[in-house]
Amino acid sequence: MVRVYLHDITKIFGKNVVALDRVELEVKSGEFMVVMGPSGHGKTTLLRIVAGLEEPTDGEVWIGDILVASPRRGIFIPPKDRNIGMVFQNWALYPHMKVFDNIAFPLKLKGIPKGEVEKKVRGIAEVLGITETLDRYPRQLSGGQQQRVAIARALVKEPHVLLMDEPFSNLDTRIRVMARAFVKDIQRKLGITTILVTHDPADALTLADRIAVLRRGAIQQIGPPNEVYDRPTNVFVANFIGEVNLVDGVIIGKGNEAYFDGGGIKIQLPPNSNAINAQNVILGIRPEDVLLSRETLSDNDLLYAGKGIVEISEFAGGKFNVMVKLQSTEVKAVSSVSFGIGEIVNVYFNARKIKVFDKKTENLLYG
Ligand SMILES: Nc1ncnc2c1ncn2[C@@H]1O[C@H](COP(=O)(O)OP(=O)(O)OP(=O)(O)O)[C@@H](O)[C@H]1O
Repeated sequence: MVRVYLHDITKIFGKNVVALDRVELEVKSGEFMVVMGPSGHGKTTLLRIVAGLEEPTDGEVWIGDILVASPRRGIFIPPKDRNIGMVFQNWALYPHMKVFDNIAFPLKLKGIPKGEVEKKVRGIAEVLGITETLDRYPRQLSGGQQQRVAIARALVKEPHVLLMDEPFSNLDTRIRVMARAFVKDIQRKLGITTILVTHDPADALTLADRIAVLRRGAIQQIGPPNEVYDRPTNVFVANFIGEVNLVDGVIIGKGNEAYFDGGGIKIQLPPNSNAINAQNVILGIRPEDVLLSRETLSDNDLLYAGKGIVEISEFAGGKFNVMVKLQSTEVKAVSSVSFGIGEIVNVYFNARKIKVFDKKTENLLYG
């Protein structure tokens, strides 16, 4: 397998649409990298640049030891010579061809002998569990099966790199969970270097060895899922990868005696928070890190945020999504116990999980 390295990649469409802004991204050999970001923030462009369907405006693209694109050096290797398999958002199966011919198509383009094509198509169909569909047309398959055919077609050439653009977006929620598990399993089995782009945090959190978060064409953070979730570099990443309560406020005091004060909430920050007196900040706490209790609790890991009134309590299968009004702030919490609307509860934040961002830069200061 090979690594993929994007060095200082910029892509400008027309005069001034900056789709990618100095992207630096190394995908290690055999790694599953998920690139995530909102719609229109450059994900597809990044994939197309790796595939060779788009030329970068500046920077270098390396696949293994081969420099496949470098405008400065006048290098551009076309897609057919990059040994890449690609799965598109709509799977792009040929409707008039049977599954066998859909999968065989890239091999026939390469002029591979018939016997060999037969062997390879049957081999990959076996791996993907779609042997019984080979004689059908795409319209005769379920969404999950169609997706497998698209993956089989991408993998049949034994590419060095697999690129997937929102491969689950056409699947309903239940199949999506199975399809994700399937893709992860295949990727592990084959050990193929993979880049998948998505706007869905669940894809990123469940599939990635590492996640790269894109915002307006610029990488915000690259790291394993738990790190991006627990230590987001800024408010944008924190918000994008999951739900987070954000409260504007100011630091009062410093060192062991530093408080966050904002939205009517005053909490003592942990001693190692490096808080600077009078700094304007945003406090971040994820709903699952907010604890609601009828009793008073004393635990060093819990920061008391005050008494709140329960405004909403929704059953969400084994847990409750609760909205609590805490002074002038509404705080979302996930609770294992049910509370009544209007009930007064003690609200605690998990001290190990609170995040403090600088108000101006929105970068993480502590957390
Ligand atoms: N061929 C093109 N010509 C001009 N502008 C383009 C072209 N392709 C993409 N763009 C612009 O580049 C930016 C990034 O687009 P891109 O398709 O990479 O985003 P994306 O994150 O993949 O979005 P989505 O999730 O909606 O597919 C957008 O502003 C888009 O309008």
